[in-house]
Amino acid sequence: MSDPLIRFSNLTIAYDRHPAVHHVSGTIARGSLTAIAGPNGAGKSTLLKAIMGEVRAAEGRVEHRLSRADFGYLPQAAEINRRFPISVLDTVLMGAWPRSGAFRSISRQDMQEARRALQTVGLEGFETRSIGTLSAGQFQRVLFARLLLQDAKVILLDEPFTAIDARTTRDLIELVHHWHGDGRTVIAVLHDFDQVRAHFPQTLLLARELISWGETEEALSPQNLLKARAMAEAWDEQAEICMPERKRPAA
Ligand SMILES: Nc1ncnc2c1ncn2[C@@H]1O[C@H](COP(=O)(O)OP(=O)(O)OP(=O)(O)O)[C@@H](O)[C@H]1O
Repeated sequence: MSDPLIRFSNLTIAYDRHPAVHHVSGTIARGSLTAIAGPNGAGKSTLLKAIMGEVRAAEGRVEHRLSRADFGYLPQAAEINRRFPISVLDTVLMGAWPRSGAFRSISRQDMQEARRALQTVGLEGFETRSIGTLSAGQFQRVLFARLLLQDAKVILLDEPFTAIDARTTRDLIELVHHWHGDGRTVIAVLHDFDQVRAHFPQTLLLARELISWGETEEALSPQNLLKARAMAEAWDEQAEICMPERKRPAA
């Protein structure tokens, strides 16, 4: 039987009372490799942030016994400021912070591991380059090297292969399989259904509400995809979260 690591119980998350994730329940098993798929604005990134405790539940909850340091998180490219003048090696070394703290001096071992991580992602020789000078694919490799150094139990990837060339995507998918083979739990937000079908055994299909969750082929059945699309077309961005009976004001 699978070993539940993260449990959603009737999870609802709202921004300014407008629901982004609505009544989601289910569990992510330890060591599983799960894709979160769904239309734009479906709440996928919000769900990842909820797992890490970065957004608060309006209703229900996320349960696990993990701390923030147990999560390795790759944000969407759009959320990262690449103008910051920092070298490739220093960016990778930030992966050591969750275990060592930001103000501890860098050990020789951290340095060796960071260089090894850069070799693993094919960026040996890029150590002193400023991150602002890298291509999108090279920068994504740097962020994966940082995750390698972090050595987290649970890896959360938000659109890791968007706008990335085919060769880099292939190399990074190999790393994802390597993490999964190591027994880590990997959860990735993805748009490309072919990639999901080829590489992710489990899928959670979200359209603010949960459409399906389970074996990928079944979760992404034509009926489920149609349902997700219909939900997305019917969204009312101004809708309020539904309040449970007991919280509704008396008429
Ligand atoms: N910080 C925020 N403040 C207000 N609304 C937000 C915030 N973050 C997300 N939202 C809204 O919540 C909804 C879900 O957003 P989210 O980014 O989780 O969706 P997504 O499925 O990851 O979308 P995409 O595939 O386009 O990245 C959207 O309507 C979005 O505009």
